[in-house]
Amino acid sequence: MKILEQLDQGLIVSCQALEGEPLHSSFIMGRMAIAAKEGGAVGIRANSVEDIVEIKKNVDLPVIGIIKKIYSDHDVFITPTMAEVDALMTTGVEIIALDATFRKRPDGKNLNEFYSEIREKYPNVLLMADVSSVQEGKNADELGFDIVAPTLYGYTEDTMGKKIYQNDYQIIKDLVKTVKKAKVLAEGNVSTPQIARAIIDMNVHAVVVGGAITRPQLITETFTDALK
Ligand SMILES: CC(=O)N[C@H](C=O)[C@@H](O)[C@H](O)[C@H](O)COP(=O)(O)O
Repeated sequence: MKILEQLDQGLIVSCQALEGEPLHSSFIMGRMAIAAKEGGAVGIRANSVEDIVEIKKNVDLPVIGIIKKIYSDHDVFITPTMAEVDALMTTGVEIIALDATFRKRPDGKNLNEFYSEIREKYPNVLLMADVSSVQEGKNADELGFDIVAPTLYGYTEDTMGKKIYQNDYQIIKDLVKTVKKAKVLAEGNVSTPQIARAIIDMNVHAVVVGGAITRPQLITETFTDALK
């Protein structure tokens, strides 16, 4: 079955723990991926070559790979340059996600140039655009990205603190309406099964959930907050 068909209407679990987080460990991310698969997930999103290699040893689900790398003086940090794309391609990931916002990129290239270079070098990998607005989603769709998601909605200067479920899910509805060819995934702050359900009914292709499943320190906080 084609990769995008495999993801259709399903749950993708983001298994990420960055340096400084309690579960920062490729071994643990590999086990998280097994748990996700046992729970019925259809795909995994993961950060770093080490984590992806370990996850791929443990599960046969399609992986959306990213490398988070901070270049000084730049806000773009999800797979910012070709160096990260090259590294991801050594892991056999099926999909590479990258920052597709209109912000300045560390290598000085615009998104259009970067996108064309990746397509030329790696014609067979699927590309996912992590965006923060409908305009960026439209642009990514027109460029030819296979997947568009509002992953960065709430995480850029213009959108800081916003959540996709606020304002009656307007960002999701607008993306679904505007994006013509790419598949729209919902990603970022899908914090309950009820939100995931509501979103899947808005004609998105699939839903990505991270922290609410794989970051126990955040899950614990939802309980301790409730007890205050
Ligand atoms: C903004 C950013 O860095 N997002 C990252 C992208 O890969 C991850 O840290 C998120 O966990 C992921 O997008 C899933 O979202 P949530 O954990 O909210 O379900």
